[in-house]
Amino acid sequence: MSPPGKPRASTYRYDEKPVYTTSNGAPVKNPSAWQRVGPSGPLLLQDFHLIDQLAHFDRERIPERVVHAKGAGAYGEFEVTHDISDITTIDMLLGVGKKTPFVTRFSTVGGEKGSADTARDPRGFAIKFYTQEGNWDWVFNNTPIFFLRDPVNFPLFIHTQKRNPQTNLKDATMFWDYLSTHQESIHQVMHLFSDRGTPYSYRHMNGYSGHTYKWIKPDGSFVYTQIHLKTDQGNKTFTNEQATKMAAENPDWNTQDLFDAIQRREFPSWTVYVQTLTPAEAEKFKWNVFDLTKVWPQKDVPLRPFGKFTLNRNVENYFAEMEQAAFSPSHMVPGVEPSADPVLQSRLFSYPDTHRHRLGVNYQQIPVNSPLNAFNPFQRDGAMVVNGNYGANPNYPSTARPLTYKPEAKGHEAWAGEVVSELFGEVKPEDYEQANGLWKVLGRTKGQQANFVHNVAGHLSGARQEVRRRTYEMFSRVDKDLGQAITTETEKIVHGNAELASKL
Ligand code: HEM
Repeated sequence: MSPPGKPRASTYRYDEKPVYTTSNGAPVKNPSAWQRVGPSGPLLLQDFHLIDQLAHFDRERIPERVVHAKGAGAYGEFEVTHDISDITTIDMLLGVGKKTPFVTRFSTVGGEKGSADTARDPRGFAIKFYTQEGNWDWVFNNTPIFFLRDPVNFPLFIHTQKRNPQTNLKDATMFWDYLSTHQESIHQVMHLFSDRGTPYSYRHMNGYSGHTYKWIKPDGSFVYTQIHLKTDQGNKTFTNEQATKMAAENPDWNTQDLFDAIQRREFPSWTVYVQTLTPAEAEKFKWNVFDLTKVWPQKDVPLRPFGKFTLNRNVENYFAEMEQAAFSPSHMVPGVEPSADPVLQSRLFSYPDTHRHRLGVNYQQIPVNSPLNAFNPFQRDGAMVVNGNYGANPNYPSTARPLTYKPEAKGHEAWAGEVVSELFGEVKPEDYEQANGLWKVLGRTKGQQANFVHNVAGHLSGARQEVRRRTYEMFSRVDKDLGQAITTETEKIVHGNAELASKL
């Protein structure tokens, strides 16, 4: 059997000379020939080869991902390294030495499909495990937190990181206007503008679930979990200047680095850990476990290793296997449940919704997405059915051919209450606490605090005055000296630019 995700038609051998045909399989004498009336007359509509060729070309583009459009990835194997059967019954994680194939895709977030790999941006780290009990997707980032905790802000936030609707330019005023008026973002902003915001390569960064998930047992008990993938290559970053230079010289640097390393058989790997809290511990925990802007400090909730994640095979066709890959946090397997984190809950809807738009209703049938053992004859027809459409199987729960329905875990949470329309609430002083902790961590490595100030100043100097002022106040809430340093360096750039302009 070919490995999951491997499209049949993409393989070829150099020593073969296949017969070239039209799309309906008729041999063609000359691929450059076309039919016309006489030596200089108009073309003929009956020339199927020409029309078919042009018409197919006209439809080559599908919508790029609305976020995370630029990316690269590969296949690999996950291996269980430690027994964690005391906290989970997820099939893929049971049994030391058990291996599961997967496909992964790394990405930047805000840029278009042709944008530079080294942009200052979080990185996506999406994985699809082909398990015996269905595909389990980990749709993670390289930061343990995110900009927001109120999901309705996601489209608004993303708009400010993309292009101005009038100028079609990236816009520093929009960018900082949003962040300085939504200061729950500050922890993620501290990550983004440190050198961690410009990783050296996809191989040299970590991955984090960010969200809290639930690992449930058949008896209905569960633990809250957060997953970390730590790079075995070591963390490595670019400075702002190195990243900018690389964006000009080789905008596809991360894509190339990953592909070449795997071709050289230097297989990158990550060690996988889990943090767990019981529901009772979560109740008493200092941080709200459904607040995506906060980490679970490792001194309070230690990392427990359980697996090794290794990339070992490049794709054979980028479009088929990467562009058509459809990851979703809602692709879960028995033993995993979403937590009540509202951002996670929104994502459960958003991804399959965008896949139906981007790839079509039968996106799960595309080879890279198709599970090892899917059987759902109640989902029929629709555009581009390629799996035989379940043949003569009944399309309803028929007594003629009964199906097996597997038991699920007992009820694991009880919810009751009124419908309320609530935000997480005002940003409070404790929302700056973990940001301040990160500022101190940066201080442990020589030059990192200075780089942070420099990276912010270069970007913020492009914003309007009142937005700059509000942003200085925001950084002062993290640390007074930080606020002052950013004010001084940013205003120096602004006034330097003004002086320069007055001399022109
Ligand atoms: C309400 C919040 C969010 C919404 C509505 C949202 C929505 C989306 C959408 C629509 C896509 C494009 C998917 C596609 O076309 O296949 C996407 C991609 C992605 N998102 Fe999110 N997102 C949110 C937050 C997050 C967070 C918090 C993370 C990480 C923890 C994340 C990680 C990713 C990754 C890794 C991808 C790229 C997947 C790939 O490589 O195909 N997103 N997101």
